[in-house]
Amino acid sequence: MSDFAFTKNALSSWMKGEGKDSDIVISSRVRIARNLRSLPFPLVASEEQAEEVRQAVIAASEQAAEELGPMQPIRLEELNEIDRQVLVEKHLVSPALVNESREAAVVLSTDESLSIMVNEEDHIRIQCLRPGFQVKEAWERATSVDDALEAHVDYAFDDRRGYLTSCPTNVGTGLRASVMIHMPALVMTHQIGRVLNAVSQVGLTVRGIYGEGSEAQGNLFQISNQITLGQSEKEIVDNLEGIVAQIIEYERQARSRLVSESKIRLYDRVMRSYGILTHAAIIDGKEAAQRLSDLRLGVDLGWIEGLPITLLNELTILTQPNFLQKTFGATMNTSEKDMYRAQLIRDKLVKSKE
Ligand SMILES: Nc1ncnc2c1ncn2[C@@H]1O[C@H](COP(=O)(O)OP(=O)(O)OP(=O)(O)O)[C@@H](O)[C@H]1O
Repeated sequence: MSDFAFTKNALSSWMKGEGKDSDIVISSRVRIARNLRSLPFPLVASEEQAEEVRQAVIAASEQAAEELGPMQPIRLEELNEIDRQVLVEKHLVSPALVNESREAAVVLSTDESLSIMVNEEDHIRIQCLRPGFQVKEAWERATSVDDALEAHVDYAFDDRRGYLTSCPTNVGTGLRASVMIHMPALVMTHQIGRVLNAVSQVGLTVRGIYGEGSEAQGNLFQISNQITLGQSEKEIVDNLEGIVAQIIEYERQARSRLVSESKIRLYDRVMRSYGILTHAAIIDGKEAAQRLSDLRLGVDLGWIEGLPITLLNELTILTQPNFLQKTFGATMNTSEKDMYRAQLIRDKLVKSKE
């Protein structure tokens, strides 16, 4: 198996920080889509043209080294299938880059908070991640990376439409801002449908934890802007921040209500999950995500002490099917994964109490 630094640890160093409202918001992301003026979009580019894009973007990132900091270019064909999927499981690239792109690459920062994806749906997708609720901070970083690259490549830009992108939904700013948010109390109190419905009526979209087309796991949802045209980048970021702040407040209220109205039931649920996670011999991915969500809530409510939230973040990634195989250095069938997943969770949780 390949030896890239990102395969060594489940927890990216940017994920170790806590960030604002980190009891509810796991992480914030901003991605900016850009294309080179002189070459066709990836979907219609020839192999040679796509390779030309790849070389130009990698060269630009090297020329901008001073502004970007330490970065490593990774051509996806250098990785085996498990390592490619590990990049996705750690949220370092989108599933589309790994599964659908040709002549694809990612230029990855050493702390894994910045990824420049090459030849995904657009020539360039700049992604910045931050722990907790820090959309503005992620946006500021993404913008500075965008400026640094633009000094070395010529972007496709139209005075009236803004930045041109492969999909019309991204034309304009090319910016998608999002948060990954943990909303167990809104799910338990059956208010989540109403909240998600309201969110979609104000120009935001709700996705699962691996983005477009993926499912919500363990009460984790991804909320992002739907519109990129007709709004400035600042308006998009401010709008998302304002609405997410309200959702955080709803989740806090739902937690308080659950604690005041059915504390013993909730406590029982959290502790049962703790018991299962520390003793089960077999656990599938869906159950693990659900039980880890209960545990996260228990930690947030102060019912479980000495268990760092960063360990729960780490377990969320470690227990994904490809990272699991990476950790144990073996290809596994589904039953084996369920067994090794249970063993890994047990070991990590027990060790954290020592
Ligand atoms: N707030 C976030 N924290 C961590 N990872 C995120 C967050 N938001 C999105 N991601 C990751 O980014 C990847 C891409 O997500 P998504 O498909 O929603 O965006 P996109 O590819 O930029 O959008 P588009 O559909 O417009 O091309 C997913 O793998 C997801 O895990």
